[in-house]
Amino acid sequence: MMRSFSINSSDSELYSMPNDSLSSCSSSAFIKGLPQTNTSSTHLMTSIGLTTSNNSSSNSPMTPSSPNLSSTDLSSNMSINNSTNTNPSSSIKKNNFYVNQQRKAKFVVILMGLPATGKSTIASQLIEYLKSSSFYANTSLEPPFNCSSPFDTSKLRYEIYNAGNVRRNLSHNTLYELKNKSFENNNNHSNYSDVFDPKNSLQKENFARITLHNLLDDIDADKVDFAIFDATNSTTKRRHYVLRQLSSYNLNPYSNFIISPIVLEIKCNHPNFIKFNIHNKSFNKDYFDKPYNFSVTDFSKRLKTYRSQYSPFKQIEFDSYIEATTNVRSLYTPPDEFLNVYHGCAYFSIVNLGIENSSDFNLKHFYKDCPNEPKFIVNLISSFTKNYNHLFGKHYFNIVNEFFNTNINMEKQEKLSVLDKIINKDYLHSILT
Ligand SMILES: Nc1ncnc2c1ncn2[C@@H]1O[C@H](COP(=O)(O)OP(=O)(O)O)[C@@H](O)[C@H]1O
Ligand SMILES: O=P(O)(O)OC[C@H]1O[C@@](CO)(OP(=O)(O)O)[C@@H](O)[C@@H]1O
Repeated sequence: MMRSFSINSSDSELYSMPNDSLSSCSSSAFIKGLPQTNTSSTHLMTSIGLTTSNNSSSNSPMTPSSPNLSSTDLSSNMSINNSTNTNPSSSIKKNNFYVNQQRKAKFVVILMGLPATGKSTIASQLIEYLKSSSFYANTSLEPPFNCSSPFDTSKLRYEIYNAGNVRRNLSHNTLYELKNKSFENNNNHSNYSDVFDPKNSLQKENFARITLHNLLDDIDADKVDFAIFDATNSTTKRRHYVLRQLSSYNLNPYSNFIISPIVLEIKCNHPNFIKFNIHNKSFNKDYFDKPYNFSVTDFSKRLKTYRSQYSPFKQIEFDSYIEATTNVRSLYTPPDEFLNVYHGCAYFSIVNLGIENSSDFNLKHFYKDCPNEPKFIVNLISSFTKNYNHLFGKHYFNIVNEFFNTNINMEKQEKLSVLDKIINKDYLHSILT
């Protein structure tokens, strides 16, 4: 039997506010993940206030405006082959609710941060850090806690799911062709970044949803243990959507694993870091065939748009998630009868490569009965963020200094003057305030 996660959702699902309860929202992933013949599951949905909807894609705010990206294409990207799990033998029936008792832990890091703050770079570094079992032996750092744990992080399977790559792949033959056409014919670059125009935000949301559901597909198929969702996730609405998808996954009795979400916010507001990062972005896949001047101008425009919409992570988002997930549990009488479907969740940040101390706003929560492995992994991520400056930040700092201060040949001088002209004082002021 195939089950599929739907990415089509109603306005209320996409845009409801963070402090609403999971128990009062509809989640299409949760609903569609359940076999319709399973009356006990239907009972569960009713009991926690979830109602089945015949979700029509035409009503969805996420309906793609590009004819090349239909809702059918989108849902086919997210089907999960669940043939082995329609009647899990390891499940028990409680309160008319089947729960697989042996669901193992999985981890999803939800990156957030403006473009070019270093999210993709830091995602790779985090994996490098976690994989490296002999890490502390090669540094002068004191392990923050007992590392002689039974969990060998070098054996975990890691994967980064980058929404930008999904966008580039899916729009390769459609949007980009159109834009390149206008570029060639009119020598007019102004439409190139249309997907970042707020009026096209639904397209962008679709790419992010496809990315997230690819990630969930891989987790449920046991292809990955530690997944990083690499997107800006720069609005509260987006993060709310992502967290609820993960929560719905956990709540679905037919899901194979329990996911712990970990939000990792990356902030970078030092002018030289911003300039250097934009310079490097101007050579990425979006701009490989574009002149330097165009690439920097276009990317700086994109960054400014993102900045105007960015909402930093607030503790209320975390608290609402905990409250909502705890509420679900309390719907069961007595509450302890409800088997644990959440392990833990956390929020960490890295500000200016760890030069600025961001540890005062670190959040961790472990649910009752959380096993040791999720605690261990979350603590390891915490130690990565706390020690980031020593681990990777200093090295990057030296590279940036070198870039601005040495080897000034003609070509580099030209690029620096373009950079200075575009990323000027006024521009920096507009994105830093
Ligand atoms: N922490 C970092 N360490 C090393 N290089 C970095 C770091 N942050 C950013 N950079 C540089 O800036 C560029 C853009 O960073 P990237 O990780 O792609 O940002 P994002 O994923 O947030 O858009 C990278 O290509 C890299 O050259
Ligand atoms: O949907 P959001 O969260 O904005 O994130 C995805 C977008 O982030 C960007 C921001 O520039 O990432 P990336 O640099 O990794 O390619 C875009 O490419 C991508 O479309």
